[in-house]
Amino acid sequence: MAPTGTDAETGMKAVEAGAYRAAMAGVASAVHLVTTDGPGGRAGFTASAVCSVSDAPPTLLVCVNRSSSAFAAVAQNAALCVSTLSAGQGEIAASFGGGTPQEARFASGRWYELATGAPALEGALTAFDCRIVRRTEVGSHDVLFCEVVALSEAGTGDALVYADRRYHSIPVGMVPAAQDAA
Ligand SMILES: NC(=O)C1=CN([C@@H]2O[C@H](COP(=O)(O)OP(=O)(O)OC[C@H]3O[C@@H](n4cnc5c(N)ncnc54)[C@H](O)[C@@H]3O)[C@@H](O)[C@H]2O)C=CC1
Ligand SMILES: Cc1cc2nc3c(=O)[nH]c(=O)nc-3n(C[C@H](O)[C@H](O)[C@H](O)COP(=O)(O)O)c2cc1C
Repeated sequence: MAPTGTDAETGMKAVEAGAYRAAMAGVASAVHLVTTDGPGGRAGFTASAVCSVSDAPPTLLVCVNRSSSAFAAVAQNAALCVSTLSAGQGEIAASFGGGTPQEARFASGRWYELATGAPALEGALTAFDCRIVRRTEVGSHDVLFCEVVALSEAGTGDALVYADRRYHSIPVGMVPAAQDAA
């Protein structure tokens, strides 16, 4: 029998969850609010696990923990909006980041709708309004493939970044595009 924590087939030592999270804490990421509304109710959570998949059709993926208080509403509504946060929005990121009752999360911030009825946050750098077109269970999370059906006007300002378990801001729009720099 393979020693505890070792894969029986490969003999490789399993990576412990705490070590994985510690390594991930060093990975800087953009911060988003993922929100939904519809027959399953209004709900939302803070997310860093958001990634662009394709531009034809425009598709994002969002990873949501099935134990999240927002999960049932997101799954039932099959629609969500991803609001990418700007530098001044760390407080609302913390409020949507767990522990606060769902309706209290929406008490701060000003909200508007694009196409699906999911709330988009005013002052975000951008908002991607999406229909969930596919869902796959991976470990504790569902990976949601989300077709983008509407976009907000591009916002301006610095970006909010999460790294080392803290929020930071980074300037954006300061670097000249490649063709301008030539
Ligand atoms: N992808 C996710 O589900 C994330 C969940 N969180 C949750 O927010 C809370 C605070 O997190 P931190 O202060 O950053 O400390 P932490 O030590 O729990 O997490 C460090 C890093 O590990 C990753 N991570 C944490 N929990 C994860 C999970 N369940 N699944 C996949 N990746 C995970 C994230 O990249 C996170 O920034 C924790 O409850 C954590 O579970 C935070 C970031 C991402
Ligand atoms: C910076 C940050 C990023 C997070 N990213 C994700 C994520 O991508 N997916 C996820 O399911 N939870 C993520 N979480 C955790 C959820 O925001 C939080 O667990 C969620 O609001 C559920 O908590 P609740 O059950 O109290 O509602 C993140 C938390 C923080 C603070």
